[in-house]
Amino acid sequence: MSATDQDTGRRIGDTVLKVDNISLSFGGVRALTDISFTVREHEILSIIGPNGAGKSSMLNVINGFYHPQEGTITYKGQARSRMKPHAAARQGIARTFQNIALFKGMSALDNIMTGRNTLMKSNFISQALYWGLGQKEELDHRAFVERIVDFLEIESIRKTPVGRLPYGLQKRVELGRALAAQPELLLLDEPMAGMNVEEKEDMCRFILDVNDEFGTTIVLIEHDMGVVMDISDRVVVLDYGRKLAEDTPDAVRANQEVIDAYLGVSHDDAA
Ligand SMILES: Nc1ncnc2c1ncn2[C@@H]1O[C@H](COP(=O)(O)OP(=O)(O)OP(=O)(O)O)[C@@H](O)[C@H]1O
Repeated sequence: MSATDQDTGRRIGDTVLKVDNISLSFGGVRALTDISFTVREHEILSIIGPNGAGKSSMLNVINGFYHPQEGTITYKGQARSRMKPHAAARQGIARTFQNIALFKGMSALDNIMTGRNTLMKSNFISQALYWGLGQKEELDHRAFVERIVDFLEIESIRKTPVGRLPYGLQKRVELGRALAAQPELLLLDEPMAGMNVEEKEDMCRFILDVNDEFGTTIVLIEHDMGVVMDISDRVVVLDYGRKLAEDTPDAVRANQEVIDAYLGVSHDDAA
C-alpha cells in the first residue's frame, strides 16, 4: 500500500500551500515556533510528533481557526497572516477533527449534507423567490452526497443516526462530510485514532482513493507510524512546536534527531 507517483499514476504538482515562519502562542505557552514547510498539489503529507508538539495547532492555523502572531500562509498563491474558517472553506480547504464533531441525532446522510453548506448558493430569500432554482440546487446537492455515500461504502447506514454507529463508521461519515465540500485541500486530524486494524486499513484505502480519484491534496496528522510510512509522500516532524524535519518517509525514518525525539521512544498509538 504505497502512494508513490509510480503506483497511483498521480502527478505531484507545484506548491499549493506554503507555511512561512509561523509562530503561535497561547499566553505563555508557545505552541508553534517559526514553522515553515510546503505542501504540493496532489500529495499526501503527514505531520507527526509527540503529544503537544503543535500538530493540531498547525492545522488550525491553516484553516483559520487559530491566528498566528507571526508568519504567513500562502494558499494557491494568495498570502495571508489570518483568515476566517468559512473563508478557508470557500477557498476549498476542509478538515476533520481529532474528536468526532458530528450531529449525533442526525442521520449519516444529513450529516454529510451539512458539508455542502458552503457551496449552497441560494439563501432563504432567493429560495422563496425562485423556488424552482432552489429545488434544482437541492437535488444537485443530494445527488452529490449520494455519490459520496457510494464512494465510502456506507449505503446500509445512510439513514442511521450517527450516534448509534460504531466509532470507525462515525469517522467515515466525518470524512464524508468533509468530502461533501469538494475540497482541494483536505486536513485530517488523526483520522485513524481509536480504530482497530481492519478499520484503519479501510480508512487508509479511502484516503488513498480520495487522493487518487479526486486529486485531493491531503495533510494528515497521524500517530501510527506504519500508516504514515505507507501512505505519505512526505512527512513533517514537529517537536515542542519546532520543525525537526520535512522529508520523504524513508529519510525521516533514518533521521537521528527524529529517532531521538519521537521514533526511538515509545509513544501513544505508535504501531
Ligand atoms: N486553544 C488553546 N489554548 C491554550 N493552549 C493551547 C490551545 N491549543 C493548543 N494549546 C497548547 O499548544 C500546545 C500544542 O498543542 P497541540 O494540540 O497543537 O499539539 P498536538 O501535537 O496536536 O498534540 P496531540 O498529539 O496530543 O493532539 C500544547 O501545549 C497545548 O496545550
